Amino acid sequence: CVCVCERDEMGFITLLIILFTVLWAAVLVFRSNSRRRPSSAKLPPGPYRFPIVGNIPQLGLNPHQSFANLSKTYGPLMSLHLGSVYTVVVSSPEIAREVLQKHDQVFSGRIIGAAAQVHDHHNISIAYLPAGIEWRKKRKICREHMFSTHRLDESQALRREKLQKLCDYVSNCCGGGGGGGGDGRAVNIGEAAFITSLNLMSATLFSVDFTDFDSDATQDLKETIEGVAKILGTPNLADFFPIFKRFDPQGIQKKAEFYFGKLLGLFEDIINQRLESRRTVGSSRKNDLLETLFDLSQGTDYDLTCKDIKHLLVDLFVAGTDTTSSTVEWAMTELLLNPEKMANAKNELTTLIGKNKQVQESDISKLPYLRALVKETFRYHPGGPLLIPHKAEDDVEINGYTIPKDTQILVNVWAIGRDSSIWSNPDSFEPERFLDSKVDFKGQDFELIPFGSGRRMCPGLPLVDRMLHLTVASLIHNFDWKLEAGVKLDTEEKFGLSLHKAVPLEAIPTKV
Ligand code: HEM
Repeated sequence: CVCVCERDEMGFITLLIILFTVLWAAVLVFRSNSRRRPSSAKLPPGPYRFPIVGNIPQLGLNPHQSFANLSKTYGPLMSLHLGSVYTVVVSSPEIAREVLQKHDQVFSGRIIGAAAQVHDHHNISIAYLPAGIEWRKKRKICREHMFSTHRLDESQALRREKLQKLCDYVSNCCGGGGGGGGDGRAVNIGEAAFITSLNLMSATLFSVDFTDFDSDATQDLKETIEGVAKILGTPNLADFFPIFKRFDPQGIQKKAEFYFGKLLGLFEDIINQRLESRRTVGSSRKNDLLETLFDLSQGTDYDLTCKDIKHLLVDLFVAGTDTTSSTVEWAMTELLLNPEKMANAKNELTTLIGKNKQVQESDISKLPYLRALVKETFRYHPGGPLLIPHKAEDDVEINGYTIPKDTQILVNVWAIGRDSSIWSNPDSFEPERFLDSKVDFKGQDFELIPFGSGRRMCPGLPLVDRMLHLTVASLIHNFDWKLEAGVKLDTEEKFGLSLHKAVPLEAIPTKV
């Protein structure tokens, strides 16, 4: 009897705590919303918001799609209330230009979720630092010392070697021992592309092969990077209602601690090994970006510490691998769904490169169909459909509406890519639309901004430009692809830090 009473009492107390917390949240949301907005401010229009939760129920599993639908009613500058986070969604090239170019500086802030705050990451990370002196230094390192044409040219042989590994792996999956006869083994293209991106990145950054196809270590590393990306891309109640942060109701912060910790530990080991080898007399100097970072950490104005290097590597791997490999997977999915486009791309490679020759980075500019195919993939399946959330650092007026300081800004690149007032037949995959067009994805043409634009634009673009074209070209130039019997291919999406295919693409290769 005592136990039952105690349990009832505990249950009641828990209920009281929950009720009190919800009421407290409601009061705080109301107060923060009313404090943030001057009464005279004319905010962008938006859908009805429910009490306390606001528009969270309208997010759905694919928020970029839900926002695209809502913006058909409320326009290209739309207000939403995600719990206590006042959010504005941008869905047209004109307004994207206003936000990312004209008012670039004001909108250069970042909204930082609880998951990015573990291991002090947000205070060091290039992706989360405010656009001030520290951030500028790191961007400069990326621009001048990591992704400059000169640096990338120096490491291109390493990337060629890693692509050969991909081709060898796929060859082994071909029927008849790689000779093209018999039934082959289906390749999980996203996974193979992920391992290749990982290897291309680790070759460029620190001259090592991180992984082998099919090994346990590969799986472990893949899961860790995907774990970080997944955690950063999962909507967190604690971000919508900061008072829940200390309770971590979905366990997101705990998982983030774990995955970030694992990745930071791995990079620390690599850094320590390299420092050891630099101290060893007679050991040869590596010609990679880690070496450059060490050089910059000594006697320069960059003031780079080992902690900075570790977190920078986390940023580059997390931001760079998953996005690149999912883009390869989307490109291959569309080519398998559209055999005539696949034939066009193959014909171009056969004609301009030659049957038994490998594509080189210097060939990319000579392959217009391949370039158009990659642009079309970015239009239709942008890796970051809402960019990384920006934050208004001050009150700004856009199109006659006030965007209050601290507003979260989401640029719906996905919606812009599928807008029928911009693109003819937006729901069909047509690389040809780019053949006679000057539109490019380098941040100047706001109808195609998969890397963003302005000061927060993706710094990895020059590397992606090489890795992506070369990976897709290698897969289609060296192999024919078919689906397993009975498999139906679709283009269902799964939202996260990068936009994945909901059902992974598996296809059987045959050696050409
Ligand atoms: C297909 C591949 C990729 C796509 C589609 C992509 C896309 C993006 C997007 C949309 C942003 C946010 C821009 C904004 O918020 O305005 C971003 C930021 C970033 N990307 Fe990429 N990215 C890719 C590959 C890479 C690679 C390979 C690297 C590095 C090796 C990289 C490093 C970064 C970093 C560090 C940021 C944060 C920049 C900042 O906040 O200042 N990305 N990327």
